[in-house]
Amino acid sequence: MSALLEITDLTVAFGRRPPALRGVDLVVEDGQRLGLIGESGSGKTVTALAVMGLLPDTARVRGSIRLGGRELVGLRDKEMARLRGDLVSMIFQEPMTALDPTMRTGRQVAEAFRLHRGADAGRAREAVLAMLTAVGFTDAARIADSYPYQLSGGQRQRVMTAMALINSPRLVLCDEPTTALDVTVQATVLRVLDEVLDAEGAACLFISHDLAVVSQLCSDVAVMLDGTVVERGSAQQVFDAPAHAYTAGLVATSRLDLVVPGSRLPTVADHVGRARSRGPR
Ligand SMILES: Nc1ncnc2c1ncn2[C@@H]1O[C@H](COP(=O)(O)OP(=O)(O)OP(=O)(O)O)[C@@H](O)[C@H]1O
Repeated sequence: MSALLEITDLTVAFGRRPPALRGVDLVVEDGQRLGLIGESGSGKTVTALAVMGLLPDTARVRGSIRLGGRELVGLRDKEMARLRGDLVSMIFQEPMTALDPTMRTGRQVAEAFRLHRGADAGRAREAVLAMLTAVGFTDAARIADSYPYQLSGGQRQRVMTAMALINSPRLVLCDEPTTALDVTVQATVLRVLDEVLDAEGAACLFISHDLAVVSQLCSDVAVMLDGTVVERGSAQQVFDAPAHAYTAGLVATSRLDLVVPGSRLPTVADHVGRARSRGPR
């Protein structure tokens, strides 16, 4: 594996406030799934937005972000726009804010595709329907012809996933993509994401406060605290034997029955069985 994304000593500050990021170092290898965890305000979203080149103009950025060998810090908006989609894309928590409510979803996915491939309308429609099918829709044409408000939260998030993956980016940034969804829908969206990332061989930086979800989807984990990365390692290592006291606290408070990546999440029956085997207290 080689470094796809290499963030070195990244500092981001807004106005006169203390810096939101204070020397972030982070590496994502080609095809790797890295979970990014940490408390609210620790800088996870700012890190992802910096990679996407989507920070507001008021942000002061220092340090280096190399993606596929190219330096992104200081890149002009036009060049960055080209890399978005081709090399990197992002799935946000609330798809309603990322989708245009006035445009049919199929057209939105097609625009994302055509922007980068210059495809004609017929080819774009074909690619859109194939991608909508890949994210689990059995009725891709109906979904393509719907407006976002006609879809459920989980369906919208799968449309966003289709949009993020239609140009086969090498890196997909996911910022709490399932937090707003209820648990069963969350499981479907995560399964779909897992499948399409695998099919595309795309790497993923997955931001979440949900350690169970991270351990399900990611092989590796980085932990952020106060604008820096305080710990990083394999998911198993970080969750089983956290090196940093803050991580240990996170793991303890999540009351996580740790799941080895690739295995299933514990079920209610598991808990009942375990309680029984422990016997009466
Ligand atoms: N546009 C902005 N202007 C000023 N401050 C900002 C801006 N965006 C983020 N910040 C600040 O940067 C810090 C890091 O925020 P960030 O959203 O990255 O945290 P986070 O770890 O993603 O938290 P959460 O889990 O709540 O999303 C916070 O103190 C936040 O208030």
